[in-house]
Amino acid sequence: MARDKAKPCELDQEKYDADDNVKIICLGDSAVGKSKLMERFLMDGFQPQQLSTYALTLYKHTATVDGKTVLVDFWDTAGQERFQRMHASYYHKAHACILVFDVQRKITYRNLSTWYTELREFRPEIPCIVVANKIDDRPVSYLLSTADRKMTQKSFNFAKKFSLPLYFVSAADGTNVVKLFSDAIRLAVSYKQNSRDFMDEVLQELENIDLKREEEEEEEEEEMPDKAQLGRHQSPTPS
Ligand SMILES: Nc1nc2c(ncn2[C@@H]2O[C@H](COP(=O)(O)OP(=O)(O)OP(=O)(O)O)[C@@H](O)[C@H]2O)c(=O)[nH]1
Ligand SMILES: [Mg+2]
Repeated sequence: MARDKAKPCELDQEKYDADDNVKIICLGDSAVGKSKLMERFLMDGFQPQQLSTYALTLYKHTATVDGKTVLVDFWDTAGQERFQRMHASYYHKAHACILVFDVQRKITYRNLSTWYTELREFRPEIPCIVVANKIDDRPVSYLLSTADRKMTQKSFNFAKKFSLPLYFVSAADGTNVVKLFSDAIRLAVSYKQNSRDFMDEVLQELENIDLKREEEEEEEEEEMPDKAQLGRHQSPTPS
């Protein structure tokens, strides 16, 4: 019992102490390893079974950036063909994006441009990291270790074309996973602190208007009974 009680308190305390709150989304075709990457980072584990994500999964994580506590929401969803495109709310107020492809399946690399176009429709400015996953798979490890650099760079030119950072990772053996997520969190925090993103400003403005309206309505409600009373007292009495 005492244990159950302690949990929400701990969470509240984290929220109370947190300096910042960021949202990081993950995009890419089905089975590129989006969920496995999160699993590796958050649980430091990897279960190789094939399980596609059916609905949205939200992982909450607490990180420390420059001595400050940051609450991170990682959003994971299925990149399957059955979802022609992501719902707008998936992108809403995201501060960074991790865009994943599978080094063993060319089609997942070709589809990056579709994902990227959609991302930029909703979030024109947020930092985006391109991730080449599954480098533990034998043929690619071989390709990378024999250092046929020209060939590797040519085949993964997408990131260069859009000036995006490219990370070679493996959810299976953990290569570069911590670095990827730590950098994504750092970029998200820095974006949130420094961005002059037009859409963010519009959204903030709308929120302020809503808050103002709510406050005004509350004030009006408070004033109403007085007005009614005033009306009754001042009604002209027949002389
Ligand atoms: N060898 C290897 N296999 C991986 C790696 N990452 C993921 N996989 C495998 O790839 C398959 C798909 O991984 P998921 O993480 O479920 O892929 P996803 O992108 O979340 O797929 P959806 O939820 O359908 O969008 C699983 O069978 C994993 O075991 C990796 O780094 N190396
Ligand atoms: Mg998944």
